[in-house]
Amino acid sequence: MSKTIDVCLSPQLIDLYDLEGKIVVVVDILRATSVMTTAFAHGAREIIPVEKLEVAREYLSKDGYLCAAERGGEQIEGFPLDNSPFSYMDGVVQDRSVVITTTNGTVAIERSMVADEVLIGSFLNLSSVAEYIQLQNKDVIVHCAGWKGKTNMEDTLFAGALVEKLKMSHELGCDTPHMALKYWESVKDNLTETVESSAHARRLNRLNIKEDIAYCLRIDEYQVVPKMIGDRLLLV
Ligand SMILES: O=C(O)[C@H](CS(=O)(=O)O)OP(=O)(O)O
Repeated sequence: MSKTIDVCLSPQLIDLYDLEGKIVVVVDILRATSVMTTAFAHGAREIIPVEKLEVAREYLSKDGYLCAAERGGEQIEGFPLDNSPFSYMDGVVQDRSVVITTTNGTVAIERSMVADEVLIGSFLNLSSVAEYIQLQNKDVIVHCAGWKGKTNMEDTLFAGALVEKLKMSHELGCDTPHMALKYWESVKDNLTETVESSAHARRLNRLNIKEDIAYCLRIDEYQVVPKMIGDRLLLV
């Protein structure tokens, strides 16, 4: 077993990791990567994640793009889509090119781009991401989007869940995968209760989106693996 899995707990720490030649799995459970997984599962053709709001705004006047923008959990005026997974269902994104900018998730994606492969992970596609990784002969880094540079509970728990799935094929790189795994093992039977007490969930609850949180914690709802190809996410 010569492959490794490591966990970066925040985009502020990602420069400490050597991403070259590796697979980076970006995770932002609440809610960006859960939204992206959902959009693909509901027929989106491609997703263009952008870090800067001004860049996303440029797409508003271009033909053929459906644009989503969120800051601090709230939809930005002038953008047709918000950052709720329920907004990406019922044919809304079928065959569409979707442009997304969010507070944390799209920052983590942008900062992962020197990796060999950048995948989108969420509880909704946990096993599919693990199975895809098993087929590659590469080291893995889970890049937790956190919240405005700080570590968070739910992304760390996803990292632990992915480590659990890969621990027989990948050596644990340093202390963070061990910590994430132990944390996941200790609360996985009470995932919803645990994440509902998180700071991120409490912030989002003020926006009245309790259903979003429960939905984002469903495991293996979809069999999709979004991957960055150039400047956009496509399904592998
Ligand atoms: O909309 C979300 O779920 C969050 C909002 S925030 O983190 O509370 O500002 O953004 P995301 O980029 O999906 O973490």
